[in-house]
Amino acid sequence: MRFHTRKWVKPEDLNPNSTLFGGRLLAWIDEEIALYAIIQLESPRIVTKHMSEINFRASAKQGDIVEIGIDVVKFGTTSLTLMCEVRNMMTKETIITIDTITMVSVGLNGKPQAHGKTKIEYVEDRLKK
Ligand SMILES: CC(=O)SCCNC(=O)CCNC(=O)[C@H](O)C(C)(C)COP(=O)(O)OP(=O)(O)OC[C@H]1O[C@@H](n2cnc3c(N)ncnc32)[C@H](O)[C@@H]1OP(=O)(O)O
Repeated sequence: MRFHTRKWVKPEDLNPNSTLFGGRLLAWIDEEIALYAIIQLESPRIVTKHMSEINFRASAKQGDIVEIGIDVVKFGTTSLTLMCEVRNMMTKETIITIDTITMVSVGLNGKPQAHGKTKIEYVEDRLKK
């Protein structure tokens, strides 16, 4: 799994219990996954279709740094299924794992559209073309 992004937990990210607000973390994950899918599928029209069970296993507090990791589970015809793990870099604990997040490529009409991709591509390789 590649960990692409780190986030610094700030006061505005906390819940009333003074730990990282779950909704904030899910928003970070959704954006990170969407960016990953947009880059992989080379289309700006990607929507989140489905997330498997979300299990908060640990938390983070103000000042902690969390990192978001993503891996590809499978390329479908119109979809890309990813998995995600978020770790607390201070405590080394896993905060959350999501086994499958399915993103769907849509056309201008908002309906699923085949993306034509079958494997991970690295941006550096595209630049060499
Ligand atoms: C980044 C964001 O925040 S986006 C905002 C939040 N998301 C949204 O607003 C999306 C709202 N949903 C929709 O517009 C529609 O449901 C769509 C366009 C995503 C999909 O339309 P559907 O008619 O359900 O699609 P359809 O049944 O043809 O399936 C499309 C793909 O999704 C997959 N899929 C559909 N339902 C599920 C599901 N419950 N779980 C996993 N994958 C699914 C299908 O297997 C298919 O993949 P494939 O083509 O690779 O085989």
